[in-house]
Amino acid sequence: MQTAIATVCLSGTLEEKLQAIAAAQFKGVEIFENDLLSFNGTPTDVRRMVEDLGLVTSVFQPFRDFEGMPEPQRAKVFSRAERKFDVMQELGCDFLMVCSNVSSDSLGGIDRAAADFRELGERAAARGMRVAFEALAWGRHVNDYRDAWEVVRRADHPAVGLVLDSFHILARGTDLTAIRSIPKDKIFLVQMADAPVLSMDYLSWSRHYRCFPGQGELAVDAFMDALQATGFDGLLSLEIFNDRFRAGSARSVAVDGQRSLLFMLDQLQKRTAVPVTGLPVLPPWATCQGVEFVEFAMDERSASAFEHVLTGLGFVKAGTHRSKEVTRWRQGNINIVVNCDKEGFAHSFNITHGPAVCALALRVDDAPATIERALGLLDQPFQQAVGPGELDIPAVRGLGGSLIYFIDRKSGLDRLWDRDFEPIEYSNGDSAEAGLTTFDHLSQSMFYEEMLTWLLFYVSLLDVKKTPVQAVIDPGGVVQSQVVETQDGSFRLVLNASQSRHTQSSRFLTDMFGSGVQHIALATTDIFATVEQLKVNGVELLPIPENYYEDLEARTDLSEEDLSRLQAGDILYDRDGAAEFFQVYTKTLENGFFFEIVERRDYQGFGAANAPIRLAAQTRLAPHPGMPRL
Ligand SMILES: O=C(O)c1ccc(O)c(O)c1
Ligand SMILES: [Mg+2]
Repeated sequence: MQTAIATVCLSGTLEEKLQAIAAAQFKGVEIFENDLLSFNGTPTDVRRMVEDLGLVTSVFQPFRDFEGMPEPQRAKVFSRAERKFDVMQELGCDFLMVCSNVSSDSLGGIDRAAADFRELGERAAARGMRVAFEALAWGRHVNDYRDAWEVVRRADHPAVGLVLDSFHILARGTDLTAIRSIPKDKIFLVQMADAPVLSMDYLSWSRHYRCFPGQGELAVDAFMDALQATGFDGLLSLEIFNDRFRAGSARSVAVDGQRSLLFMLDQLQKRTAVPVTGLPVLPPWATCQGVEFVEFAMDERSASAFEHVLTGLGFVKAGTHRSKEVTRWRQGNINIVVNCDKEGFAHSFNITHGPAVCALALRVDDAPATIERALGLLDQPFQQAVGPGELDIPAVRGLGGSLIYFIDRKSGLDRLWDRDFEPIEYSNGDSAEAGLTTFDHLSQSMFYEEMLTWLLFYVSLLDVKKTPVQAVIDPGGVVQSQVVETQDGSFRLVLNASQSRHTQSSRFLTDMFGSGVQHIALATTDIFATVEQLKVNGVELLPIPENYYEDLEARTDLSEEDLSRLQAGDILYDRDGAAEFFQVYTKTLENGFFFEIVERRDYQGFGAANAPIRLAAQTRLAPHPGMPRL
């Protein structure tokens, strides 16, 4: 399969777009007409630029409002087409994509449209060119790929073919069966786009919310299965109109595009056991069994304050690194690593970001295979010097320049705590353990424009599912929140981003000079006992207003005793059927970071209903300078 990407996907000037496309290892490019019109140079200059970058202009598009026009407009559209063929000749492109007519002047009728395409095909063929027809979901007469196919079939010309654009087909919920019986050599182009499920007019949905396959919720896989049944092996191109992509980094969005194709096509060949020509087979999705540790990059001053918090939360110092200024803190199955070393990655991270999470370590089935898959998906590998006798734990770059380590049993990487650390023996008796058992979830705050990048990063590498995006109300604006999690819940990650500068999530980005882990939720099996112990340990919890408990009383059947226990502990509560959820928060620590403690009783969510209460409580304690005081 040949793959390509449309210039319309990316931000920047045409030159920047093409450079980003070449850097992301694409070969083919669809030049969107507006990118040519706004370019300050001739089509020949563009041709040279494309060639110098080792690219090929696979498609020029779109040619609009063509078929079914009455005279005198009909004569005009043909002369307009000839002008575009001239441009394409200069551009070195032999393929014009025509989208269905939206003009109120256009006349319906499959045969009329077919006759127009036959004539256009004749004219194109005279120049050694080809044309293909796409049904826009909002086309005036043709808005269904089956009608576009009938037009192409009746045009019956070798230079006239069909375009299948996954968005237009899936957005309308058109039945995919008919794709299977289209002869593959008449499908000249497949355009790929995913999108979130929204109820909105097709045009606005398409022009602002498309995204790369894997980032949205459309049935892209079913579309690919139907396409594969035809034996299609032609040109498959990404065509995304997305406001965030237009505001994001062209280079990183282009890499995301390549990653999404590698991921989608690899899934296709795994699902159907039919190899995709020219595509390497990736190791399977990495099975993640949870978080082995979270590492904080600290200096000595912040480390001592942080270790005081950890002690309050019931952690004990369980080991010191054999060659670095690094300690391991432990409670239940939770490991927190505090790195104060004066050299290496964590130190540089601390200099840039201040005290913050610099790495996560995930437990996987097979760490070498995970890294191989990551590299195959164009993720960035990371390596640094390893001390003698210490384990070389494979890692990739994650959010905000942080690291993700992969630890498995197979390669013996799980011996980390004995190999690299000198264990500290402690007796359980005199510790102030608070009954915390595991990492429940982590939340990462990021720039709004990079949210889809990291979503794709996680879903392509790990066997995780994503939930639909939720809008969470913060006193300073709206935060978009989306979860990726394993089926069994052993790994749960919340991605947060906001377009307002005043939300807590945006303020965190300013505080730590970049995106990162803003909060960590730790699990307990008895929230009331845990809260009691935290109070004994002197941990300050986030105060929750009385109104919240008044409302709980009104909308639940909790007993007065339960309600007063919740209120006394500043515990938030949620219920889903018979499932129950309890949450408490520490006050916000240095750099905008905080801990949450949760108890789940069969509950699968994250207490979304409580998030605005918590955000308001946090904002009250640390108002934003630019915001009115609450
Ligand atoms: O939104 C549009 O106008 C438009 C143009 C060209 C396409 O290929 C398409 O899918 C949509
Ligand atoms: Mg299209």
